[in-house]
Amino acid sequence: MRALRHLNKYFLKYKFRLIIGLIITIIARIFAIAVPKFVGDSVDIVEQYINGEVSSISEVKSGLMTNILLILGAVLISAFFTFLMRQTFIVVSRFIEYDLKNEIFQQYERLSLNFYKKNRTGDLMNRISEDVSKVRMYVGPAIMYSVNTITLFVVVIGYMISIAPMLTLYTIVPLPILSISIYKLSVTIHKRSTVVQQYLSKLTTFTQESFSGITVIKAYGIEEQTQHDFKNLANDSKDKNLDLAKVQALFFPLMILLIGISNVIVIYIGGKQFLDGKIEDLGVIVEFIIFVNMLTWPVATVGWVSSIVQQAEASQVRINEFLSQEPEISNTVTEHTPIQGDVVFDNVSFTYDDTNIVALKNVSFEVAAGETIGIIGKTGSGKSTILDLIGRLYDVSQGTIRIGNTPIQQLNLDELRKHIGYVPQDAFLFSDSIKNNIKFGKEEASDEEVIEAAKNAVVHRNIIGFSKGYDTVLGERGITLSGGQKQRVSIARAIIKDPKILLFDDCLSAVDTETEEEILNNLHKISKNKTTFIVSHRVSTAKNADKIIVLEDGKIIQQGTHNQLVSQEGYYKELYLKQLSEKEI
Ligand SMILES: Nc1ncnc2c1ncn2[C@@H]1O[C@H](COP(=O)(O)OP(=O)(O)OP(=O)(O)O)[C@@H](O)[C@H]1O
Repeated sequence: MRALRHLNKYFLKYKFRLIIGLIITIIARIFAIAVPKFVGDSVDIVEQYINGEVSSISEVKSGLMTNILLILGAVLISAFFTFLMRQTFIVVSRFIEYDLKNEIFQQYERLSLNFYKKNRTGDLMNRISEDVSKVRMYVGPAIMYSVNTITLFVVVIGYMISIAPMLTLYTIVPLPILSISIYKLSVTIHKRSTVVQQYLSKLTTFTQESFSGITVIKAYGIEEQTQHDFKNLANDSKDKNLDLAKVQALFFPLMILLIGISNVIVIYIGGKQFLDGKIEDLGVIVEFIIFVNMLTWPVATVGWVSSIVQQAEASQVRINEFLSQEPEISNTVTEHTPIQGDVVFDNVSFTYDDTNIVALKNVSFEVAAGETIGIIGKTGSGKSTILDLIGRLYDVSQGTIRIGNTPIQQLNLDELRKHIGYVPQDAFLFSDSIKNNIKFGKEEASDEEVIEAAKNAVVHRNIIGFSKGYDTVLGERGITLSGGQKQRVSIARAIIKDPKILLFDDCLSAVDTETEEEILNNLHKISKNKTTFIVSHRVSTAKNADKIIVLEDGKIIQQGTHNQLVSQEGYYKELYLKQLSEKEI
């Protein structure tokens, strides 16, 4: 139960609703136990008539009618309060579920990229959906049924003892057996449903991947093989479901069996006691039969609730494991730190934790505010890593990065990122309208600003070519943009932000050279007072930069202007000549 203590703050938050829930439950139960009493009384009236203690049939009729009305009233009131009980406890559990999901999501967003590398997406999704649902079963149904069972027990058993103590004892003897059996059954059900769940997620992942890779599947003509793999997986999943169905099918028969045993005990022992004169009225036996049936479900829930609590505990342990993680990179500076555009890399080295790949080795360079720097190098030479370090997606392993003469760690992280416009290598667009995707860079941007940014990114003409223009929805529900269009929408998103530092990570790779030229010209105009980093494989993209650095295996092997670099032997000149001849071809 240690892990579940995390939820106490939420119980405290909703304490008034929970207290009301408790009171309502008690009221509902008190009215519920009035019903067997009135039924018992009715049997007594008939018994007295049979025994000749009451001779007037009209007196019997009116007595029975009064009891029927009382039963009806008690049932209605009890049902109404039971409805309110569900409304309070279940509603509170939904509130807590909502709060907990928000807490986890907020934590996910705080955590650094390394966290996402160490944990699989499926696992992250499971904790926020599956695990939270299991915890909700504890804060909702488990607590509701526990309160219900406790109040019913205290009220019903107290009343039963007051009218027939020995019969009460015999009646409740089989109940713990019921509890334990249901508990054991619930544990098995849980184990098997976890396996079913695992198979379900395997199936989901398989189908999802097949749909995403449908082009590859069709192009390679492997539909049949995919179908075969799916069939195997679905078959295994079906077998696990059948295993689960078998134990689930035992749940109700087991309950009915144990209710039956309790009923037989009441009739047998109650009947004997009546004959021995230890019980005066037959009505008591009828009352007890109703009580036993009333108690059975709550007793069964003791077992069920114990297994819910166990599952919730296990889920909360998993949730807490993520909640307790501190982000490797966090904002430790709360005061305002103005961001200047000049960037200095001073002997920076960087190793990726998970792969131990040394991506940068003693890299040093300077870019003045408003300057443009081109970064050229072979694939895997560390270009993207430089940009990631500027945005503090990772912290340097050695050396210092200074922005405006302040080490980057001493800058307010929120402010730093607010002043960075980043266009990643794989342009990522959300399933939303093109307009909103661009406005992502600046929530409050006007339509004119969106159009202006799109024009500068040379994507405006493409957008107005779609029938819904800027309101065109992208992604699964909408149209798919070409690689080059995606890159340009992503550039528009960075431009609209009007940041101090622009980071372009090979983001013109999918556009033709003419469009590239046009974008670069526009960028040249808008990035006058911005420090711009342009990572590229193409000399044409970087050649107009104020400074170019050439990377190889994480080290700077050349730096200078385009003219300086083409006039010296080395990687840059070779690349330039190669790309020049390709262009001529
Ligand atoms: N997230 C990561 N985790 C672990 N290793 C990484 C990660 N990203 C990059 N690397 C490794 O670091 C090295 C530098 O990668 P980086 O992405 O900076 O190169 P790049 O020059 O941008 O390459 P490309 O031109 O292909 O984009 C590579 O060897 C790469 O495998």
